[in-house]
Amino acid sequence: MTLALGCIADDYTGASDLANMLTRCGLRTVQTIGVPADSLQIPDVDAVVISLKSRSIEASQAVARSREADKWLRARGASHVLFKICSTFDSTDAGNIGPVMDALRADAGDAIVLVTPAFPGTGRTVYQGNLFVGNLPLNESPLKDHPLNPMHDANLVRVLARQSQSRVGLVDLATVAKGADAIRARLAELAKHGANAAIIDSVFDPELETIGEVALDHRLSVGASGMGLGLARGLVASGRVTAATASSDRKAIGGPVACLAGSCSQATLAQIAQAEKSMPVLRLDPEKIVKGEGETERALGWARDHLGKGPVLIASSSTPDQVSALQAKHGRDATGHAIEQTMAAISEGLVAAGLRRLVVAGGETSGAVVDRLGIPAFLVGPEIAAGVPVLRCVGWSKGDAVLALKSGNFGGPDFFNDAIRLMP
Ligand SMILES: Nc1ncnc2c1ncn2[C@@H]1O[C@H](COP(=O)(O)OP(=O)(O)OP(=O)(O)O)[C@@H](O)[C@H]1O
Ligand SMILES: O=C(O)[C@@H](O)C(=O)CO
Repeated sequence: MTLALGCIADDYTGASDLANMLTRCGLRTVQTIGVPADSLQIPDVDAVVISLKSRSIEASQAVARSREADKWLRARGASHVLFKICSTFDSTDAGNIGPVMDALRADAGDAIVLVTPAFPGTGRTVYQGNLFVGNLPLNESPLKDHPLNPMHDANLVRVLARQSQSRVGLVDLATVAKGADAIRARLAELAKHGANAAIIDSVFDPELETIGEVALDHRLSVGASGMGLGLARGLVASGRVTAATASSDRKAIGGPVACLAGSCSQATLAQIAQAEKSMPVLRLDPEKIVKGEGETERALGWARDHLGKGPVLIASSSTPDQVSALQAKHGRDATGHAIEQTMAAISEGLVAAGLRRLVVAGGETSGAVVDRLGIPAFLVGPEIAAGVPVLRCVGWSKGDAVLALKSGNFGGPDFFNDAIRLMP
């Protein structure tokens, strides 16, 4: 297998978002969980997206894991690697976007790396280096209340410079609009003045195609699924990849289906409220989870009573005020970890009871669940919503199963029912 494109994603839902985009753009793609073991049989594909859980861990560990993934991809012929970050640039002043980018750029030997989280399909655009979520600057969007990495600055040149050793420049929209050669000239100018990274503006998909074409001159790029779109279309347009059509394999799995929500994003809170109108919803008590007071057993008992009758949803999610209050009492990391591990334990209990269709909301939550279930890889199926595909397990010891891993902010109001409809 010679890969046309290698990708390293800093969380699992982000990885499936990217794998979905690459597949829709004609690249045969597999998503692996961590660096694949030698024993994993990977089908012949154009792109591999290695999912890490490195967004919110200590920076040096994120760097080490990303470098290991990069080595695996390069050894399989990937001449270009995309480091997939969140379209809302989720990070802190300690990292991990900057430190991972610095290390991968040094390994790749590139003078400068293009960076953009733009993903117009989900309303993420970058103008004059400022990231917008819909019509709001990042720091006024719901991301200001994120439980793990609240975002308080929309200016990505500043945000990235604070967490990186690199000098960071800007390629503005006016330059992007002039085309690939103007971008190349601007990058050369920035590099001459000592910049090693450049935030690049993008508002619409055609700009991302131009950006992808230029990015392919380099060995590394950093971005979200918009950058994935640009790279994939660039690979197809240049003839390096022959476009494939997305698989239409929809073999039914059957049996019970459950949803788990650990995301506290505004979008997920609204989706849970909507689901309450059509399926039984169990709201876990986050305080009891953190104190270790038997919420897993309660959830599994409740699920046993309801699963035979139709889909169910189990949620830990609460409002920003409630999240802050709980974190103030027990600490941010301890709270997040306890809740993630409870969701993982619930998923394990559901699978032990025979469940093979599972929808999970939240990146960290999905990471904890998929790790606990020991699923090694996924193939991309139909698209449920922008950035969220149905995933079919590959090489799982428990056999065939389908999952959907939803980034917190993604999906329409009736996301849980939308997902279930596409997971027969
Ligand atoms: N009620 C709660 N109070 C405090 N923290 C919570 C609560 N429910 C869930 N959490 C924690 O909040 C974090 C949510 O992160 P997660 O990545 O799962 O969702 P998200 O950030 O909305 O999704 P994404 O990263 O895909 O945008 C997790 O660590 C989770 O355990
Ligand atoms: O880019 C995005 O917004 C998502 O794929 C994601 O990474 C959210 O966790």
